Amino acid sequence: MADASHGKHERFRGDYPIIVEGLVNRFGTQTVHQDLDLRVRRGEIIGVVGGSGSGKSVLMRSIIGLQIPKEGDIRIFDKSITDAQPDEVLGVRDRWGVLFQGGALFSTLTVGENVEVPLKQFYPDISDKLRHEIARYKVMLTGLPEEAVSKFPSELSGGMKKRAGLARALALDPELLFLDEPTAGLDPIGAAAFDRLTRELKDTLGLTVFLITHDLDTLHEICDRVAVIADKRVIAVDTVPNLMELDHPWIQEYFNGPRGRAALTAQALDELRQHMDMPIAANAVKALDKTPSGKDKA
Ligand SMILES: Nc1ncnc2c1ncn2[C@@H]1O[C@H](COP(=O)(O)OP(=O)(O)OP(=O)(O)O)[C@@H](O)[C@H]1O
Repeated sequence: MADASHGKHERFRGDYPIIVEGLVNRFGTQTVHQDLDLRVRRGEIIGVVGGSGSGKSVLMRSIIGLQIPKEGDIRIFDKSITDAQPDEVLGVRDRWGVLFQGGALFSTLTVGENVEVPLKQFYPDISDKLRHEIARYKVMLTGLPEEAVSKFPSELSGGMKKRAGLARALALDPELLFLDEPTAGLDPIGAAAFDRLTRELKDTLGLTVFLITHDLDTLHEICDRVAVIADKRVIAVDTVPNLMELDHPWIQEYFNGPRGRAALTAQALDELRQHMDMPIAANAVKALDKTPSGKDKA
């Protein structure tokens, strides 16, 4: 499937690497999306939230070409993937990486071999030695120890599996990174560490990140904007503070309910702790620490 043109593209310099317009997805009589629009800005981490079954994963699958929409247009790097021929689609497919829920690692391959899979697919001509080297580098980039390269997924903790999945998603130096509930199943400390890693990688590698999550801490800590899916479409895209001002029942319940407030308090504490030399911050931390918040997960 790969051809000689791979690797020759320029990085995308436009404002919106992902544009979804008038998207309709239906399964039988069930309409999941009706006239859904979304524009993702280059260089942002966009969080995607919505109730269970609201169509977050179907949206992601539509954008990466795994779900053929009934109607609508999806443009990646200004190329329509909904009209495109398979080969044209392939021309953008090596420019994104995906971390599916649960990591989706091949259990019979080591971590290093898992990372090598997309390299073999898209760059079949590179030497074994170089491919092993690239895989090793990607594994270490995600904060895993070097020994993890030769381990099998079953030998890794949940958090390590996510990092290994992330290493594979980064194998081709993508411009877009899709993460489907990356912190689900991690303990709060592991989740916070994964959030930091996502932010650092985004900043260092200049990624645009599409991140499906239920994790309010993640939304508060690392998302530049959040898209809310309800009523079969994206009803709002904005920063968390701006979304909290909106008068929509689901948004109010989600962001201003007890868990939303707890996440907000946790974030405020994190920020204040960076200014403990200032008495006003130190006093505020003392007061806030007494409120029952912590790293409560959604
Ligand atoms: N291949 C499919 N065939 C039939 N129905 C599907 C298919 N994929 C998704 N659906 C349905 O589409 C709806 C949206 O599913 P989706 O997985 O996108 O929800 P979600 O917002 O990601 O939910 P959750 O937060 O629970 O993961 C659900 O009702 C689901 O059952």
